[in-house]
Amino acid sequence: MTRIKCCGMTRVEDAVLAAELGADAVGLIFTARSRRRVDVDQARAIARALPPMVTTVALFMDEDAAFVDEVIASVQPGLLQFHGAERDDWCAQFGRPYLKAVAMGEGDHALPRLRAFPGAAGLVLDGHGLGEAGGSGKAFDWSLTPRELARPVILAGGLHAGNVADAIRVVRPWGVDVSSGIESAPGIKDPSRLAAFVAAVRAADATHV
Ligand SMILES: O=C(O)c1ccccc1NCC(=O)[C@H](O)[C@H](O)COP(=O)(O)O
Repeated sequence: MTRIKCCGMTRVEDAVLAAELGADAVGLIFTARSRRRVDVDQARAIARALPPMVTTVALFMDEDAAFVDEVIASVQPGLLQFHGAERDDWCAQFGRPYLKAVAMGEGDHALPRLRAFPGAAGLVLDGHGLGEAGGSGKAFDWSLTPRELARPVILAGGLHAGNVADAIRVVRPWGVDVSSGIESAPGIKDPSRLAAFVAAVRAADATHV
């Protein structure tokens, strides 16, 4: 079964709906570089509203360690996600499981970075260029994804209900991560796009067993 992470949540009702529809994780973005940024109070309200067994993912991009610690203490996320130039040992200092995003926008040139995070719980392969923010809605060439990677792959970048089945067929990822493909505006999730996305993933799982 392909795990589903819905990222860039800013409203309690969107996060709860995602969980009810079957999302396994919701992402809360703390970097100032995002149009989907939440503050700690908003994030805590969203995290507390989620039912059990849905993971809260706290996402950072080159923030100070002290700020990451503050978010961990207030929000108690189940997973951290680092989206910037953070190194593996820096990500590991918080003693929490983490995902590391790798920008796949440069094609082949990105491949060495996929081996640089042995401590990560998983790698988020995203479609934007190096140094750029996520949530871009850009897909990358999925066929570049190596078959054998030491860490589980979470496929991201430009996914939506209309292309996620193809993406799953080509990459066979552990999970998929979506933001703009389920939105009506940045940070505002669209219930029908969200439902269609989850249904498309589950249909792909049933087809590609
Ligand atoms: O979504 C953002 O605004 C964002 C900004 C800065 C760093 C990361 C960000 N998002 C990370 C995610 O996990 C997104 O879900 C991922 O990039 C996929 O986004 P999309 O292409 O819009 O589906």
